[in-house]
Amino acid sequence: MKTLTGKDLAAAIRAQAQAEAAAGPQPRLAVVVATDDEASLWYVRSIAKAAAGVGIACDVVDLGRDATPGHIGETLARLSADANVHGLMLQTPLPAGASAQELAAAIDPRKDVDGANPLSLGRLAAGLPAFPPATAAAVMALLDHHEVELHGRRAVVVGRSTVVGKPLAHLLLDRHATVTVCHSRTRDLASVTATAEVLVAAVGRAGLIGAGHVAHGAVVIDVGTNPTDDGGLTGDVDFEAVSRVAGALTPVPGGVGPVTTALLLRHTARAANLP
Ligand SMILES: NC(=O)C1=CN([C@@H]2O[C@H](COP(=O)(O)OP(=O)(O)OC[C@H]3O[C@@H](n4cnc5c(N)ncnc54)[C@H](OP(=O)(O)O)[C@@H]3O)[C@@H](O)[C@H]2O)C=CC1
Ligand SMILES: Nc1nc(=O)c2c([nH]1)NC[C@@H]1CN(c3ccc(C(=O)N[C@@H](CCC(=O)O)C(=O)O)cc3)C=[N+]21
Repeated sequence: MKTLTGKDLAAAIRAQAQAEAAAGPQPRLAVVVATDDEASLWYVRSIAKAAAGVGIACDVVDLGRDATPGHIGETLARLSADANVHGLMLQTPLPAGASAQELAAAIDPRKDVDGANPLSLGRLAAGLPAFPPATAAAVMALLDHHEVELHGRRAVVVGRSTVVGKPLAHLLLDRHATVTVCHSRTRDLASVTATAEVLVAAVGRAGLIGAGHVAHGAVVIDVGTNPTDDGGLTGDVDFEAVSRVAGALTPVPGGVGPVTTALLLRHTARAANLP
């Protein structure tokens, strides 16, 4: 079994982001936050730190956990219109009653470095240029980095969120994989996932994918980031059990996560260099 780590790839992508950032005006990323969710705030801090390391300015605009949809929408509209801001991201989760999908429509698609505006997803589905969500792009980057063949192969994605599952299905289809998307109403999940040559888990349930869900030799990408009791992080895949069946498997931490952050920065550098 091969462990598909993301750390080296993330470092290479950060180096590209740094080179692209140096080629034009200094890129600026604005991250709008309206939560006190610890995992989410950890991600924001790691984005800010990584941005500083590659010469990208990062503004964290924290509106507080009680921000109204109106205030969040106005903030996104203001930052979309601000010529000094090249990348704009709305962090989830949001306060009850606020819809990420509706609010993200206020993000200028040219600045939509996490592919959250419904227009970006539509353009992705139509095969037009758009920034994909960084997480979906990270899965593709990991598969390419480790030279996993997709053409004509059976891919199964578990999870149908707008952030991961749906955009990823389009990206895999573009690469000529035969794609099946599973979700919470899928009957007999294991019988579907066991048909996968490439299996992606993006659910948010620790250990959901066990050895019985995986075909011998399959390539398994674990997107899940679930907090453990001891303050650590674990994926959706039972690493121990699945590593005895799979041909290749990403670790959590150290797999998709670091690549996601790096790609968000590369998207921001590209947004700053758009003509
Ligand atoms: N490493 C990274 O860079 C990132 C990691 N993540 C992590 O990825 C995971 C998924 O995130 P996200 O897509 O935002 O999560 P969501 O909660 O938005 O979506 C979860 C999906 O999983 C499906 N699901 C839930 N339970 C089951 C089940 N028992 N069997 C099959 N499918 C199920 C849901 O189905 P239904 O639609 O029917 O409800 C839904 O489509 C989380 O752990 C998150 O923290 C997310 C973003 C970035
Ligand atoms: N609009 C939006 N887009 C997102 O992409 C998004 C979001 N909201 N909300 C929260 C989730 C979560 N997420 C992570 C990204 C990287 C790591 C990551 O790099 N984790 C490290 C380890 C972290 C640790 O050890 O604690 C790793 O996997 O190696 C984790 C989680 C992005 N998310």
